[in-house]
Amino acid sequence: MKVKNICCIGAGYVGGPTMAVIAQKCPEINVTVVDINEDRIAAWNNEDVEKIPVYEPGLPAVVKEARGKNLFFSTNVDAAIDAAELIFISVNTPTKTYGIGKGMAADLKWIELCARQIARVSRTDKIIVEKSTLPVRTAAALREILDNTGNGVKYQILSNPEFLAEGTAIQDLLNPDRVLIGGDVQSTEGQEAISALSGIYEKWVPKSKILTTNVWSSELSKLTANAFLAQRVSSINAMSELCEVTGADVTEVAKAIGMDSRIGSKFLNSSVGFGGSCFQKDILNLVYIAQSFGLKEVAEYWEQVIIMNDYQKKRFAANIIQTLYNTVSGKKITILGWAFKKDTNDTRESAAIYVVDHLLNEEANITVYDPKVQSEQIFSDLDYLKSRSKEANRSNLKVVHDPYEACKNSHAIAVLTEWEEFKGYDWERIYQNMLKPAFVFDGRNLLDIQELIKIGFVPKGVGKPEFMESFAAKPAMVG
Ligand SMILES: NC(=O)c1ccc[n+]([C@@H]2O[C@H](COP(=O)([O-])OP(=O)(O)OC[C@H]3O[C@@H](n4cnc5c(N)ncnc54)[C@H](O)[C@@H]3O)[C@@H](O)[C@H]2O)c1
Ligand SMILES: O=c1ccn([C@@H]2O[C@H](COP(=O)(O)OP(=O)(O)O[C@H]3O[C@H](CO)[C@@H](O)[C@H](O)[C@H]3O)[C@@H](O)[C@H]2O)c(=O)[nH]1
Repeated sequence: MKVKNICCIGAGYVGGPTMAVIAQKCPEINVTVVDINEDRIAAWNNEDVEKIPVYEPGLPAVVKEARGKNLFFSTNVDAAIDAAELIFISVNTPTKTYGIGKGMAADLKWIELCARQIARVSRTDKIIVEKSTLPVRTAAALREILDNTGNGVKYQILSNPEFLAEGTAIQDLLNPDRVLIGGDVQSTEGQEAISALSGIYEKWVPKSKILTTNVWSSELSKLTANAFLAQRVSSINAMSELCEVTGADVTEVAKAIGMDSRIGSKFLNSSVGFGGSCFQKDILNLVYIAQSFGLKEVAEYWEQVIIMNDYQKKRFAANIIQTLYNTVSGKKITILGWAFKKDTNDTRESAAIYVVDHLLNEEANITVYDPKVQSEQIFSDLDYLKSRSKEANRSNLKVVHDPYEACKNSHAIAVLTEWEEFKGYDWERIYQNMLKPAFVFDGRNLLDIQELIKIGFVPKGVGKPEFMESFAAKPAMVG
């Protein structure tokens, strides 16, 4: 089948960048990204490409090249479905906040709505591509909805999970480690659908990197990949606490183990805890699936990754309180970075939200600076937790657009996102304007601790020994 028109339902962090790259690489295909969120679509259509709703390095240039030629953003979902031979479903699949599976299972409400809309509107055969991250066997539910309309339209359902990471989305899309396509490999129609989708990626991805599996393997591989990645972060974070109490340095430990080619050096940065819209949601979903099949040990094994991550965030906040003489009440604490990682304006599940919530419970006065996150977003992240009134959040937290202003007169600074610009600040100037002792809690091990000490700061990294003690000073074995 020759694909001439693609529709993507969902103009979010995945749908937008992914379709922009497909449109750029396949100028002969019309790509229409649709969404029910009118503001979002309007932002994607903003004449100034720097004002599109997703901040992602390199994305404005790609959008500029394709938008209006073969890349379109629209709220007319029906028209785009009708015109397309291939439809990506890239809508949100957050953790359920109600009913059975609350707090664990993926909420597939939006996926089902898409399927019903496709079933209602379609008049010609279509390939439906699961781009959203979904529980294994979701394709079976989609098939049931689509095949029960009785209008004779034939559907092929493919799973094509997305592995891009925010902040590096364009590079990840242009040069993916692999593209995974799950489909009905047994039937001719299934194979045709797989090669139609593969043909799109082959425009820029080497065929050797395009992997075909059955649908269930593809769906489950996405959850597995995220579980393995998050597990590495929780594993190194577990070691960080052991480092702090023994005098080992987690960066040195990570380097030493990472040089073992079986372990590998990536994704071993100890931190204040992982955030983002995916890791927690996908692991909870995995745990829920394992539980529903009665696999208690499997579920408990993966749940520990989340438990460790929650602990790391709490531990970080508790360390600030303890270091500030067991009280932060009325003290100004400056937060550098609110996004869940650098180079994105996304704050979903950012560790900063939970650390600050904890500090606000202790009556701290918080000032936040983030180069890309809007103040309304910061307040709405805190309001969502419902820990206190909206008014209390606004009176105890200030968002400031100048980092030096943010740090002025503060008792402590906490670095919660690894934005590059933090490294280049005039830390001498920041020190002069802070209360002494000037504490810096580096939740990303981003800053040069030795430099900070030279200036006069009292810095604390994650998994960093507080002072180098002699080998003989403490007994090596405990108890
Ligand atoms: N964010 C990431 O880095 C990332 C990476 C890989 C996979 N994923 C997965 O991709 C999916 C989408 O993630 P996202 O971060 O882009 O989410 P998002 O919330 O940024 O975007 C989803 C969009 O879908 C729209 N939508 C929901 N229901 C709709 C409907 N019925 N019709 C039209 N539009 C609808 C929403 O309005 C929203 O704009 C999720 O399943 C996620 O787990 C995300
Ligand atoms: O060594 C590390 C690596 C990451 N993180 C943190 O882990 C979180 C997630 O980071 P990252 O994985 O880089 O970003 P995401 O955009 O969440 O991407 C993950 O989630 C996506 C959504 O499913 C997948 O597509 C990607 O492959 C997967 O990396 C962030 O808070 C990071 O700061 C660490 O603390 N230490």
